[in-house]
Amino acid sequence: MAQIDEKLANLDLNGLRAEIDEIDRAMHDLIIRRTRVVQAVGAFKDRQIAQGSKVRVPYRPAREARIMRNLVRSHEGAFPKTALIQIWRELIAAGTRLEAPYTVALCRDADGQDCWELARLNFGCLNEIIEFDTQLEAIHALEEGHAAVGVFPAPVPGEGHSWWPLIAPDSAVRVVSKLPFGGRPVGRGEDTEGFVLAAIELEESGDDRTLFVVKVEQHGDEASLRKNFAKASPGSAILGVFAPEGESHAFVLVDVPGFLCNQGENFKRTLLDYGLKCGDVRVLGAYGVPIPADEM
Ligand SMILES: C=C(O[C@@H]1C=C(C(=O)O)C=C[C@H]1O)C(=O)O
Repeated sequence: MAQIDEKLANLDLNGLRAEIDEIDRAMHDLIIRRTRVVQAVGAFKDRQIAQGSKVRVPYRPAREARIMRNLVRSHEGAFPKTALIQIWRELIAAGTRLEAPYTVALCRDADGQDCWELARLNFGCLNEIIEFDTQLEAIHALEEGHAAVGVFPAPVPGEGHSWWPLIAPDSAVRVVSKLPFGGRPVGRGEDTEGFVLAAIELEESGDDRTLFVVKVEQHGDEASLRKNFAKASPGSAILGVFAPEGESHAFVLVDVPGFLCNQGENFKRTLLDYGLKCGDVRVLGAYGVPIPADEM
């Protein structure tokens, strides 16, 4: 490294720019080569897609999470990791768009907050972002294949009205990723967090969390509910409670460490063992844990 720095220190401006031109050519050639491979992946997925499937979504967030974590892990030098991630976001988003149309659905939460910046940064400059008037319309767009992915504001604990109770138990739409995944934008959108929804299979990224919707008999207040869940499922967090009007039960959205998509029954048994009166437990989704801020 010291040798390279010494060589650069001895070059004049033209010499330095010639170095940059050579590097740019090599990077550009690699982008062209990478794109051919991504197109071949698209053709491969086409051959795999079940006949008659309504939605064709090429997005694979677990694979993307692995790529991003490897990038950050192996990075060195002065170039900021957040910007490094952003380069790959554009590469991946533009390439995925070649595999199949790739529209992004948005909707606002009760406070009027949306995830436009997160959506643009994660899904790149080319993919169309459609803002729906209601959360239900956005979810239907994902179910019907009018949009490939949706970015919805992360539920704020304690706030009643959120999108997650609108996803029917038999819907193919799931939570598949959490944003921002690595690094935050500066300025507008820097505090926003969102979940990505899509009608795709859930896959493990190597470090994941699972979202369960648990039906509970509503005994006591939210604080004791939180305490009981924390005891039964260490590391879990309640993201929301939805109590349908005039009913005695409630639905609780719990965010649990691990990839537990086939573990709904086990999770329910654990909750029952800890005295939580729960009924149906269903998986709302799973997501790769975003890269912690102190690793960026
Ligand atoms: C190429 C693929 O499709 C998409 C594009 C990716 C990429 O450009 O690396 C990664 C995951 C998918 O979202 C793939 O599934 O590997």
